[in-house]
Amino acid sequence: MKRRALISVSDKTGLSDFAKALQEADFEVISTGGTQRALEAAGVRVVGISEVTNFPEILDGRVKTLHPLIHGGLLADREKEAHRQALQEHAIEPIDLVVVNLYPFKETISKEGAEDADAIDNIDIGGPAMLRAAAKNHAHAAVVTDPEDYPRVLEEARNNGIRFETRRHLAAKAFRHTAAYDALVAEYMTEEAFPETMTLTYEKKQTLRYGENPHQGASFYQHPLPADSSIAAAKQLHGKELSYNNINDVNAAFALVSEFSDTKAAVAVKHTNPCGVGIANTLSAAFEEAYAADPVSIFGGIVALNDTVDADTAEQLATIFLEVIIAPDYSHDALELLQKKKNIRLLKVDMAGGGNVSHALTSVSGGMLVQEDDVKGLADTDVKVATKRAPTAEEWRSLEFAWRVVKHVKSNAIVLTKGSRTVGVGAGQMNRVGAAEIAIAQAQSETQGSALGSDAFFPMKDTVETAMKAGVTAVIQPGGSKRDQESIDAADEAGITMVFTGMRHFRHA
Ligand SMILES: NC(=O)c1ncn([C@@H]2O[C@H](COP(=O)(O)O)[C@@H](O)[C@H]2O)c1NC=O
Repeated sequence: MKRRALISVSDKTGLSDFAKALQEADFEVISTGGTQRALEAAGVRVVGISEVTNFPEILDGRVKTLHPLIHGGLLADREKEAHRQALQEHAIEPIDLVVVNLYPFKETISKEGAEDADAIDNIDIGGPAMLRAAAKNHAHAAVVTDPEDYPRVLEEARNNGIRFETRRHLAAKAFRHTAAYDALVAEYMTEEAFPETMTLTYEKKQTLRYGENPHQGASFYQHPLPADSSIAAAKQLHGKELSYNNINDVNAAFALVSEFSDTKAAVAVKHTNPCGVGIANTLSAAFEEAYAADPVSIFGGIVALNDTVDADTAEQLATIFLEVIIAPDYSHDALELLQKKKNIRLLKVDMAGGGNVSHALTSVSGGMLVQEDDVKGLADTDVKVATKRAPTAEEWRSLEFAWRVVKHVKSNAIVLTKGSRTVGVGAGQMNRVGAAEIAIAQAQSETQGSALGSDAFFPMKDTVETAMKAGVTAVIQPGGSKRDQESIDAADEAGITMVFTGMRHFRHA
């Protein structure tokens, strides 16, 4: 008996050659309107869907393959006598191969000014129904959703028939295809931030050589429609493939440098924590500050810059070993210069959107924590001076700077700033005074006259006392501890000015 293939595709890549070859392999080809026209134009003999169903395509194509003569042929378990009888009784012929890809919903909603009515029209119903039916019945039918699978399917179809392993593999792929499709439709229509089920979909962008360590497998998945201002949309202009750790670090550096839309900024990151941050009127001066902040840790680090890299900045960058540079663009000369360095990776990304994510996800065993991204800054807080002495204008600048940086440092976090650079960063400590001690030790003599930012409140006065001994003159912290008064008194005694933001910036992952 002739085998039957039902082909109904929106993406017509490689279609004619595939259908021709199926026909040569003795398949009868059944198709829906547009696919039929494309195939006939390419010289393929096609049985129209309406000839099989004895029913016209109606409602602008909303109903064309949704018919028992199609779905009976897709779903019949040929091992079962009752199913065989039902096919005979209703004159249904089995279908052996389904080739379907769906209405371009993603492409439709990604168009500028896309209309909701257009999006709704592009929700495919008949296609997923056929894919799911054939995938369920993969014991008998093969289902193809991806033109990349045409050669393998063809080769097997020409020889001993499509193997069970292949059909099973294709069935799982078809269910992933429809699930991903529906997830995007659901995301498009969902208004709640935390709905009763979280049906996210991501597409593989890149298989990574390994994960955080060489014994861990890893891949980079991206949202189907990543924002222009995102790591997933960044363009690599030069250098080796990005590693898992590179991507993670670049993400951290990008988020931090995006805090400084009002000035030129340079950020150096190691293991997702900033080791140096500089701000200035020119990019090269900002990088100079970031470098001077910690000339040791920057080695092998990731640098993010928030403006076009010019030749001056490139020259400075080229003097040290860096893993990755990320910037909104590079001048011709800067690119030429940096491309001479074989081991550096250069990324270009639109920084206008700030690299925020709509949801921050953290996997835990058996589940996932989901939270909104921490997008708030000092402007969203009600800053209050807690001490007798208010900060000077210069101290306010340093405090604000410290507050922007400390938000991006792993908790417990203390950041010391002076003028336009960080001078000490204490990251990821189990107690706050320990983080302060690390920042102070790193800053050495630069602690004199510096400002201190803390991501969360001081549970006791020891951090203020430590800061005082080191010569810190200004402190910014959320406040809110039961023992705030002890810290305020200690600050007043030392002549330190301290401001409370009322908002903390814990960062654990
Ligand atoms: N309604 C139906 O019965 C139906 N059957 C198949 N489709 C889709 O129609 C598209 C192909 O249409 P055409 O061959 O007319 O270009 C495919 O993306 C296929 O998934 C349908 N359309 C959407 O729901």
